Amino acid sequence: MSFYQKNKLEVKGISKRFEDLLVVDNVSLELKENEFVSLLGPSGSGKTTIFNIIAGLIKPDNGNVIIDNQDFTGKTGRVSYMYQKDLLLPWKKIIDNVALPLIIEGVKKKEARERVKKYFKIFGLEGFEMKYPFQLSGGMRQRAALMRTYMFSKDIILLDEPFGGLDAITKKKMQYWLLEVIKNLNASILFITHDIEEAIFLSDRIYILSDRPASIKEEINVNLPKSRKSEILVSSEFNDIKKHILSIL
Ligand SMILES: Nc1ncnc2c1ncn2[C@@H]1O[C@H](COP(=O)(O)OP(=O)(O)OP(=O)(O)O)[C@@H](O)[C@H]1O
Repeated sequence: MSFYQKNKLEVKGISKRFEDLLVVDNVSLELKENEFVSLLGPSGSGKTTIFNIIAGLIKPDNGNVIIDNQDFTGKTGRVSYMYQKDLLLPWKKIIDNVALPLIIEGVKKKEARERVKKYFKIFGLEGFEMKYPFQLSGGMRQRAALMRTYMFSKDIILLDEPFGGLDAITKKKMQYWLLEVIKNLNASILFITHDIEEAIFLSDRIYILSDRPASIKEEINVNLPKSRKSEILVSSEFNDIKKHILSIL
């Protein structure tokens, strides 16, 4: 990533306590335009709480969330957010699940369907518009959930372990697919994972988080070619980064 890129999002010194439990401890991070940044850390460390704060769903005890130089601390509606296990509504067809963000905004069903239709191809779901969630594979359901997240059409997208529940092979396919799709999206992505290889493979930068309370242990620039191919996974550069991360965690 080049140094002159603009910051989309700045998280400045946020802390959060739930009663006696300090969950987030003075976390600062930034996300630049069109950047892919991962938060890598152990389960239960407070990563989701950091996302909830960025999305404005939770107010931090200290610190600020700045988006495009404006203070968005405690304000919702500025980012697209895919929760962990973001479920599709089983009684709605895929097209209506995906169109939900538009319906929420007050767009009529017919028009909402029209608007989302053209995205089915890039999300690899062409032909499945009128199916129900149970008729799709696990990977397809995840893509539909990602597509719904995309329909909130914000330029900052928070993804909380979107591939956590998938088998290793489907997960790898989804990672390649995600890299392809984001080339056309023009969005900055913040991605939570506890999978080291996934973080290296997808990211421009990685923040390594500590155990609870979450604090930032180190920031790592992933200096790998922007276009990621499978050979990268067995390259010495990839392994050096992996070894380094393992030594910190
Ligand atoms: N609303 C809340 N009230 C009380 N405790 C909470 C609340 N939300 C989260 N916690 C606690 O804060 C800690 C961090 O939770 P969080 O979900 O942020 O972690 P995480 O890193 O996302 O974990 P995982 O990867 O397992 O989802 C947990 O111990 C959790 O029990």
